[in-house]
Amino acid sequence: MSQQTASLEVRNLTRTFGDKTAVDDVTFTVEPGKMTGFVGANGAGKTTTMRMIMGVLVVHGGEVLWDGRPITAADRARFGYMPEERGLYPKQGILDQLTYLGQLRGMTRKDAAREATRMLERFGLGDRLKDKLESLSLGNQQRVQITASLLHAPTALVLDEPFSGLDPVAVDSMVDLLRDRLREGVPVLFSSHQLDLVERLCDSLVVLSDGKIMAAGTREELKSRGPRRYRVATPPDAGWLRDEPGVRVVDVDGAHAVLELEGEGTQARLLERAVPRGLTEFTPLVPSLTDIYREVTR
Ligand SMILES: Nc1ncnc2c1ncn2[C@@H]1O[C@H](COP(=O)(O)OP(=O)(O)OP(=O)(O)O)[C@@H](O)[C@H]1O
Repeated sequence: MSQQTASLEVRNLTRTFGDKTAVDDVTFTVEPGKMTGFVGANGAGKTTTMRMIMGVLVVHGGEVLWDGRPITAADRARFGYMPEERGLYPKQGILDQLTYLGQLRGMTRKDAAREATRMLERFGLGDRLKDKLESLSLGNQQRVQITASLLHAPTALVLDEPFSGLDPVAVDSMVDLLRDRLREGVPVLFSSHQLDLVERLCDSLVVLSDGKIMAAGTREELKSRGPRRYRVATPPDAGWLRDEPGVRVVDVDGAHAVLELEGEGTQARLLERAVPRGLTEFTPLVPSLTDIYREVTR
């Protein structure tokens, strides 16, 4: 397959329910071949945003763009979507319904059955093809749901909590499948409450709080924003740092302190003052995405 170059963009997207603005002027881009984590507390507006991207909910303001132009129903039909409410039938055999879904998305019956079988085998479900969905464990049902969204070689993926309820092995096999798509240039947007997973998996992050964007960008962009933190040690006591201009002490524990520095030249001046006091450590601390998330949603 040739490399895709289309990106998925939402611009000034807005949605209200009665008096409540669930999504408020939200703008971000999911770049081709990038895994973008969509995070925020319960009720932040992630599902509502994804539903508007997929055309399941009407947009009240703003727009969704695919490849730089307003998205169409035909574009959406080629996307893979894993809705929050999932959507497969519990009482139907898993291969049958995946084959049917593949056909709905334009595959031949034979291709859909072959691809579904290949993916289910990869998930260790090769011997369950004829079983009803409801007879599988929740984690295995989740594997079938993700298979449904990936079956037709989608051009973009919009996945609402795809990893919830999965054990680490299942997460890894799902991530393997997603990486195949990412390599082809497919943009992937996934929501998650599991910040450790987001940290491990995503290239970019969109943080939503109460319907508004708190931060959006690549891992590097987000990490270079905000105050820089340093770990400093001057045995036996780092308490003197509290009185230094331009220094905000985040934590002191005996000889060790964590600091944020403000203003031009503060770092050089501080080093000059710290060396005669027996400086043994001066290390920049790179924030994790989890730190960034906590900072922007504080
Ligand atoms: N159909 C609806 N009718 C009324 N209010 C709604 C509807 N759908 C969502 N909301 C409200 O919109 C806000 C955003 O909800 P949404 O489900 O998008 O959040 P979320 O970030 O996906 O949350 P979670 O992580 O819990 O799934 C919430 O206050 C929710 O109660």
